[in-house]
Amino acid sequence: MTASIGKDAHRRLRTAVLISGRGSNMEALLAAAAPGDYPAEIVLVAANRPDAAGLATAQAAGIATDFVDHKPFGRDREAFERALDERLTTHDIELVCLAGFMRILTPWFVKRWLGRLINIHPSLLPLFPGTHTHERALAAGVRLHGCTSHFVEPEVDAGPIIAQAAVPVLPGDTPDVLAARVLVQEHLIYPRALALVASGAVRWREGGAVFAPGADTTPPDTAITVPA
Ligand SMILES: Nc1nc2c(c(=O)[nH]1)N[C@@H](CN(C=O)c1ccc(C(=O)N[C@@H](CCC(=O)O)C(=O)O)cc1)CN2
Ligand SMILES: NCC(=O)N[C@@H]1O[C@H](COP(=O)([O-])[O-])[C@@H](O)[C@H]1O
Repeated sequence: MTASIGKDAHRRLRTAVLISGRGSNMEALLAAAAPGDYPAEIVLVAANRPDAAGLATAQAAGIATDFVDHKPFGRDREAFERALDERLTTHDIELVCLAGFMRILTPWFVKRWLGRLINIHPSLLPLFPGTHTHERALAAGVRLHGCTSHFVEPEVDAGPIIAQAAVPVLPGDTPDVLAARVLVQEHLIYPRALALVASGAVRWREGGAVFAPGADTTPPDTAITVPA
C-alpha cells in the first residue's frame, strides 16, 4: 500500500505542527513555509502541554493554536488522540508534523494519518530511537551523530526515512553541546522533508519511502549529510 499526497503540485497542503515544548523546529517550519511557493501552509500549532512555549511563538506569528491536555485521559491514549484528531479535522488539516511532540501515538492515530504524518528525531536512525539520544551517542562513542526526519509508523522511530543530516562528535562534547550542533541541522532538514512530502516528491510505502525521479534531496551544505 502506498500513500500519496501533493497531487496538485500548486496547492499548499494545510499542515499542523504538534509540539510539547520549546518549538524551535516548529519555528523553522513556519519560516520555511512563509513564502507562497512552499508546498505546505502551517495553519495550526497544537500542544499536549499547557506550558509548551511554542504555543506563544505560534500565536505571535498569527498562527492558530490549540491545546489538548493528555493527562485527563489517563491511560486511554486513544481517547486523547481522538480529541486531538477532532481539532485537526476542524482545521481541515491534510498533513501533520511532530516537532518535539513527546507522546507515543497509538496505531489508531498512526494508521489514520499514515503517509501524512512525519517526525524529526535527534539521531541518525536506526541508531538511538527513543529518548536521551545525545547521552547515548556519547556513551556509545560514535564519531558521527545527527538527525532524521521520517514517516511515523506504529513502531516508534522506525518509519521510512525521508532525510538525514550528520554532524561530528568532537572530543569534550557534552550532551548539551552535541544537542545544539544537531539542532542546527534539524532546523535545516525538517523543512526540506516537509516540502518533499507536501509536494509529493516522496511518499510513504510499506517498507520504505518512495522518491519521485528528480526529487530534490540536496543536503544542507553545512552538514556531513547522508541523503535518505
Ligand atoms: N507511534 C509512534 N509515535 C511516535 C513516534 C513514532 O515514530 N511512532 N515518534 C515519537 C517522537 N519521539 C521521538 O522522536 C518520542 C516521543 C516520546 C516518547 C515517549 O517515551 N513518550 C512518553 C511520555 C514522555 C512525556 O510525556 O514526557 C509516553 O508517550 O509515554 C518516545 C519517543 C512521537 N510519537
Ligand atoms: N523523540 C522526540 C525528540 O526527542 N524530539 C526532539 O526534541 C527536540 C524538540 O525541540 P523543539 O521543541 O525546539 O523543536 C528536538 O531536538 C527534537 O529532535
